[in-house]
Amino acid sequence: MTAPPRVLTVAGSDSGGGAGIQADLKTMLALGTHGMSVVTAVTAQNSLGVQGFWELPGEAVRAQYRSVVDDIGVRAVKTGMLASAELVETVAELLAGTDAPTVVDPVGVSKHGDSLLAASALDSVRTKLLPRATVATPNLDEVAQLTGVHVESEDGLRRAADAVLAYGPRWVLIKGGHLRGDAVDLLTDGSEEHVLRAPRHDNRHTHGTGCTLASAIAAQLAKGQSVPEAVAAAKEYVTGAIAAGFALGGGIGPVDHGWRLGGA
Ligand SMILES: Nc1ncnc2c1ncn2[C@@H]1O[C@H](COP(=O)(O)OP(=O)(O)O)[C@@H](O)[C@H]1O
Ligand SMILES: Cc1ncc(COP(=O)(O)O)c(N)n1
Repeated sequence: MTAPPRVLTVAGSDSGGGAGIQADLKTMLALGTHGMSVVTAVTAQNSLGVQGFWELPGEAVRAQYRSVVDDIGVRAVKTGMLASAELVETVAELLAGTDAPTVVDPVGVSKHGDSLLAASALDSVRTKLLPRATVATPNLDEVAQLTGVHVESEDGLRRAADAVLAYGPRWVLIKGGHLRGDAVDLLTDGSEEHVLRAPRHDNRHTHGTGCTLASAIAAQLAKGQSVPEAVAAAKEYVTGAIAAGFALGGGIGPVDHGWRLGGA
């Protein structure tokens, strides 16, 4: 049997299983790849919010990364919650040594409004991490945090993209998931532009959408697709997962990562 393409997520653990490392590994499996993980932080989290989080030391992040890369190797990398300036800088240094395509999801705040990144880390994200990205996937709150650009309608997506591209990612995917109307995202490298439009599903169970989209892009890149192909396939996957999102606990439930796999 040939091994499936290998994909690595560098992100935080979500004990509730809907976002972070858990969303990433489920997505990677659903898309036919072998998922591996470098845990940066452990959150105590459920459908109601983030009750607490604990960062791992930089040394533990470096050791996990070396274990995976030096033996198994990776075809694509995704980064998510990095928590602190120290961890952002550690991960940026590690990524400097790889030529695997890298999807950077600059996670700032959870769906419940709980902070997952120290304010003191924003500058390291701008200057150290974004320049390493093959694709950066900020939502509109992260665009505002990182660039000061506030977008309230589809017309502003291009302005947001330009502001993020100024920090050096090869491509940016601005996610318009927080707007009204269709779920419209804009992918651009500054010359090519792709608008990804999907119907908005009237489903409040959207915990983990951003993590799922970014890891799906990484999985498709690991399979050898181009960035526009990978993003289009990932958008289709996340849209189906949101349509199938389900209630769990008393708050915001997760998207259904297994929607294409069929139930038991
Ligand atoms: N209710 C929805 N229906 C369909 N697509 C959605 C919905 N909410 C978000 N999306 C899509 O999900 C993806 C993740 O976007 P978003 O929810 O903005 O990310 P984040 O989790 O980082 O806040 C984007 O492709 C966005 O357009
Ligand atoms: C560990 C971790 N990483 C990322 C998110 C963001 O996901 P969401 O925006 O859907 O809350 C999260 N809640 N937890």
